[in-house]
Amino acid sequence: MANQKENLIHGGKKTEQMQKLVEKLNDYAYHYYTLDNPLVSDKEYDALYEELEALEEETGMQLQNSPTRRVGGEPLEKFEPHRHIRPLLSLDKSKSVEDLRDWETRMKRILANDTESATEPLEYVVEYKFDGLTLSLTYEKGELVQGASRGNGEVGEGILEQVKTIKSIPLSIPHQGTLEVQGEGLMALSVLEEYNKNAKTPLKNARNGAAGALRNLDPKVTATRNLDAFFYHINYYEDRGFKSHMEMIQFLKDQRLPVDPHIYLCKNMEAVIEKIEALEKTIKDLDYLTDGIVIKVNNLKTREKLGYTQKFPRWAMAYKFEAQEMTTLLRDVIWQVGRTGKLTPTAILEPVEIGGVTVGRATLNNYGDIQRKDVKVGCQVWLRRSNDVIPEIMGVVKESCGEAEEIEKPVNCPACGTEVVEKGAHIFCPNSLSCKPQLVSRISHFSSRDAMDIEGLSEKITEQLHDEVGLRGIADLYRLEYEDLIQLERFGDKKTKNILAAIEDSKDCALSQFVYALGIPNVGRKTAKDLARHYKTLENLRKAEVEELISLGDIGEIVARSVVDFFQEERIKESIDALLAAGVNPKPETPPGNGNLSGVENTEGDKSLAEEHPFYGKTMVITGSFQHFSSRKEIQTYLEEAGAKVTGSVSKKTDILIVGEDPGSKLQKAERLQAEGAEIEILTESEFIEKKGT
Ligand SMILES: NC(=O)c1ccc[n+]([C@@H]2O[C@H](COP(=O)([O-])OP(=O)(O)OC[C@H]3O[C@@H](n4cnc5c(N)ncnc54)[C@H](O)[C@@H]3O)[C@@H](O)[C@H]2O)c1
Ligand SMILES: [Zn+2]
Repeated sequence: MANQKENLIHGGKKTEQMQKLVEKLNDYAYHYYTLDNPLVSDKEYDALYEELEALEEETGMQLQNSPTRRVGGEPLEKFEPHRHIRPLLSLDKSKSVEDLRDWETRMKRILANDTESATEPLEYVVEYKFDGLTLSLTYEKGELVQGASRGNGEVGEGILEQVKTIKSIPLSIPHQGTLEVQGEGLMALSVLEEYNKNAKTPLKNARNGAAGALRNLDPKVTATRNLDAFFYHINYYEDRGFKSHMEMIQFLKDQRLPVDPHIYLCKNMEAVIEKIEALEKTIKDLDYLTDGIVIKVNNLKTREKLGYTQKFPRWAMAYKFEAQEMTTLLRDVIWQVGRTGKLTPTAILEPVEIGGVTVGRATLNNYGDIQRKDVKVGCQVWLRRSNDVIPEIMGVVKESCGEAEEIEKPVNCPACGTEVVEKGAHIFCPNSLSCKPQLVSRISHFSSRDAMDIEGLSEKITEQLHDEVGLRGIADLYRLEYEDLIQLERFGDKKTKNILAAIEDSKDCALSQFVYALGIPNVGRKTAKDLARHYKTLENLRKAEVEELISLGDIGEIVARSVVDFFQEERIKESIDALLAAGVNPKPETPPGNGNLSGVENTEGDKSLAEEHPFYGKTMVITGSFQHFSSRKEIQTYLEEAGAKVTGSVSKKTDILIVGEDPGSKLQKAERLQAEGAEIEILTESEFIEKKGT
């Protein structure tokens, strides 16, 4: 008795739960199918749907209006209804290889009763599951007479004029009998991207882009979206049947209907699984949105025997990929300052999982982007993570915004408070020298290996120096004293001395190193070298003019302007003067002396001579300390000018290793590789001097 009562109570609770789920799902489905404007991501919808399915299974009950009984959504009355010759159904779904094997077992069980097919192995066709709008085309006497959406599966919307704007769909075909074919109307991802660049209201994704365009009353609007379509099924074919799916596909091709080239016949389930694994890796290369793979039994007679449930065929299965889209709450927007001073709006999100990764931040490009997408703090936003790029906010769920807060355009730099300036679509903090994030990234560039090569000066330490020692400009580095550093957290005597020594050593640098270290916009290592080589001294370079720079050959107008503007900026002038006053002494490229590394200079502009150089094109490593050269850097600079590539570690790709005194592990590694058959030449300092000649 007690048990029965409990059951009733529970049963009541479960019905209530089911009712709530049904209502919610139906509301979501209405926004998705009928309005082409979903409120939640597919992943969220599917999770609720699965919850409902489980409850239905548990209770053995299915509510009258349950979405598990129905296909799609109701057709819109504004379109002329089209009754499909045979109903268009949905697809059963699987998420794992085990699901697929279970499906095969279920089919085999059904077929076991049938003597003809019981012994035959099941052969499958594997296709992409493109995500757009289901399309049904009707041809009569060779003419396209109707184009329709799937609607509720029985009745769709007549959208012939809209369908006709898809250029790849033939208006007439060779076949004369009545024919109804199915496919997917699609918006290519490249078209979506292009469209969104100029659209007043950007589209959230390619699926809604295609569905919204095809179900727009005005075919002119449809035409502007530049849609495509692929066809994959014949629903009705007068007078004749096909034996297999592949035959059907061939017929579609013969009629010149667009067919996706990636359709594969697989001899068994193992082959299907292998194919899926291969295809999953290629989706990032496709220009169409896919949400999975469809696997179908190839033999059409077998299909008939397997039949249909009320919602989908038993002979087909969708294999869903990890979702790339989610909706989540936008909690805040912060403006981050980059190395160039650019302020980038970064969205702080209620963390969500997309494709196995938890995402808590996303980019919003710029202020214009925020306005066009109508993003506000407190809204649910659409988040997309495609492949490995930074997650992006595609738009908002308008219905969720309520009291949401406008995002304001910053007036002052969030890091240093300086008034910002606008350049085109972007906002910048002009305080390039002492704004903390700019200073930190500037110093980390300044001290990097190819620049001033100050070892040990990490970003973290630079931040400490900014916060605790009051470092406000690059030149301040050269004023640091033992007492400043030793008081910092995790600093001991040795570390302090090492960093101070590295800073001191960097004063003695090559002009090209210094020019590169300054971080002039658009000036990389190569240009820095070209400039240093041509101008010889910093004083000359600081006076350079645009025309003169362009006349050097390798330098274009943008770079030339950028160099001239840089040296003219008042703050930069002060900063460079401060560096020179602190003792930084950039030397001309070709220092005379024992090592005498000049000589390559002559080859400038004369390629054949450069190519004859013994180190031209070689991959080289330098290790140990040297007697005839001031530093390894000096040798490196020489080698690079001779056309060699100098790397930091020995590998099979290394051609030559130059060893000084106390060479260490690099020599051991080179010797081991030699023993294994690698052709690495090992040169001592004197052998190197001899080989390079004068
Ligand atoms: N986000 C939401 O609010 C919301 C609401 C309702 C439904 N949905 C989503 O819609 C899906 C539900 O199902 P459905 O029935 O509309 O579609 P489905 O996922 O069951 O797939 C059936 C459709 O797949 C398409 N398809 C693409 N390539 C195909 C191929 N090679 N062979 C056969 N068909 C192919 C066809 O158009 C077909 O109609 C779910 O994934 C669900 O997440 C989302
Ligand atoms: Zn700033």
